[in-house]
Amino acid sequence: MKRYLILLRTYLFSQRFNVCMLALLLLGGIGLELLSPLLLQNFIDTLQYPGSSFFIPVLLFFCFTIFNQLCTTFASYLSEAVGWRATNELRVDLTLHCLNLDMHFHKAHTPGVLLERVDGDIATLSDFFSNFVFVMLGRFLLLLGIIVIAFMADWRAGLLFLIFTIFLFSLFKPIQKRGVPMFQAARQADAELASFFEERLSSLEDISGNGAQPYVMERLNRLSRRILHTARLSSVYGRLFSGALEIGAKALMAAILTLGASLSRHGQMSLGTIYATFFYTNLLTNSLIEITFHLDGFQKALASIQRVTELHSATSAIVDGEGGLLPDGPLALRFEHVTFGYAPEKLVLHDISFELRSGRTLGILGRTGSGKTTLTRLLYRGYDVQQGAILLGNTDIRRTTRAELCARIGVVTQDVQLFQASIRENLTLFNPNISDTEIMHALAELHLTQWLAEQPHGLDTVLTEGGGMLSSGEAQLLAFARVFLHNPDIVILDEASSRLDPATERLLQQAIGRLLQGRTGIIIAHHLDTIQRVDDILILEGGHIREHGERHLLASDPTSRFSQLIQSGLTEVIA
Ligand SMILES: Nc1ncnc2c1ncn2[C@@H]1O[C@H](COP(=O)(O)OP(=O)(O)OP(=O)(O)O)[C@@H](O)[C@H]1O
Repeated sequence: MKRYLILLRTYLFSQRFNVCMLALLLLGGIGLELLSPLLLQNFIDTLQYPGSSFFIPVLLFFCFTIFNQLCTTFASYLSEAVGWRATNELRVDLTLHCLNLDMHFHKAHTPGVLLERVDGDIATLSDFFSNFVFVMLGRFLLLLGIIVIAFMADWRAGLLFLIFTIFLFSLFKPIQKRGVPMFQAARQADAELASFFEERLSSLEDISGNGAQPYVMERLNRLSRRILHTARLSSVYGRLFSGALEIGAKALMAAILTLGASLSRHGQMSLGTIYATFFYTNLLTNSLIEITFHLDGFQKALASIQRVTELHSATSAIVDGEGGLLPDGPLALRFEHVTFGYAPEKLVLHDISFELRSGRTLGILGRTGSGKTTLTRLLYRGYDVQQGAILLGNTDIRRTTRAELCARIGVVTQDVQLFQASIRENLTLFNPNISDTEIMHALAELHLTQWLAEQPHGLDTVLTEGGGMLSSGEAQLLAFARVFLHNPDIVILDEASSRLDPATERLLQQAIGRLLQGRTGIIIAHHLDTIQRVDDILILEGGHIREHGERHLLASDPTSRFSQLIQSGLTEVIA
């Protein structure tokens, strides 16, 4: 319960005015609902006296009903607004939290599962905020009022109401205990299906190209069967409980009518009171049915809260340092005895030590799987080293903040992420503060003005998701422009390994040259032209440094590994 209270306090506090308004409306509505049957009681009882006015109770009953409806309508508007605002805030917080989690976490949680957490679970929670908190709280207060009034009418009627309500509430806990895992399983199955679609739809080409459709469909069938099973189980369970409640309600009505009839025969209960008590029986059972109806949503919300708080309490293995220690301008970097593995028992990099002076460019060569990309990931703290240290401008990067590193380092990967949005939005990453003039300037600096002119609608050309209409070289050109706008001091570039047409290759080479001007650069090089432009060379073999030094010195030393590679056409490492 503590978790839910913390969640409520965190996300409802900022809306305290609306919450107070809502509470007042709820209390007003409840008061009117409780008073209406008393008016009817008065009406029936005074009818027996000749000359009594029945007009006023009838008018009041009608006015109460209208006011009650007005209160309920406004309250439901407010509760929806409060619910959605609270969950929107929670969604933003959770998205930011996920973005700040380390890459180990993101490897272990597929985007589909995170999508279900950040979107699916939070949509369920919106119901929790708007319905459970306000509607259920209101219904509970109404129940309390009914029991008090029933006791005031006759203690035996009050006792019947009380026993019936306590009996049902005593069932809630065990029902909830059994129900939450069922709803949790149902939502987990939904999350797996979302994850399945996300993963398979993004690799359609590979699936159809390799004839894997039957296996994919078989897996889909298995997941669908699981969803059917878990959804059926949770919905039948919910239905069983509301069915049992309805039977209990009818039993209470029968008991109240029997009690009323017997008391009235002995002159201990008026006809009006019997009618009012019967009315309250209806009100009580309707409230209980409404509570059970929302209990279904509540059980789903409990399961969602559990998963959302789990995600919220996941901490990043990358912890920010004190920050503010990096010097201005292009940064020198140093690896000191760095050892790293994605899993501690399987090391990928072994005792790596080298230095890159500020403003120079390092070309990293090595066979596939030798650890080139891993080395660059350590630099921007995608992961932290297991042993040793990485220093930027003589500062251990563990003493910097990730925001600081992001601002100082620009990364262009082979797998450039492009969005289904205009070229402008893809370049600015949706930052509206970057003007078209700045974009055009960046494109001109990278010699991409002509390339842009060839796009059908210039900056407004809409790219398909994943940049399907661009070659890998063109996608990298866009990524260069992104980095140029970002203006970092260190550029990390994992060059596109695919063969490019000569025009794109030329553009890329010009852009790389401009991008590296006045910056420290690390290039995982796949093209001879690129290798020719770097200052230093680092050759990795099986996670060890095989060779490191200035390019022209290594090239002129016939015994060096680099010159041997050049003589062999570099086919071993840049293919
Ligand atoms: N996220 C990850 N989790 C676990 N292992 C990984 C991960 N990324 C890479 N590896 C493993 O680490 C080793 C080095 O991979 P890395 O991507 O750094 O090599 P690379 O030299 O850049 O290769 P390529 O040229 O093919 O990109 C490989 O054995 C790879 O399987």
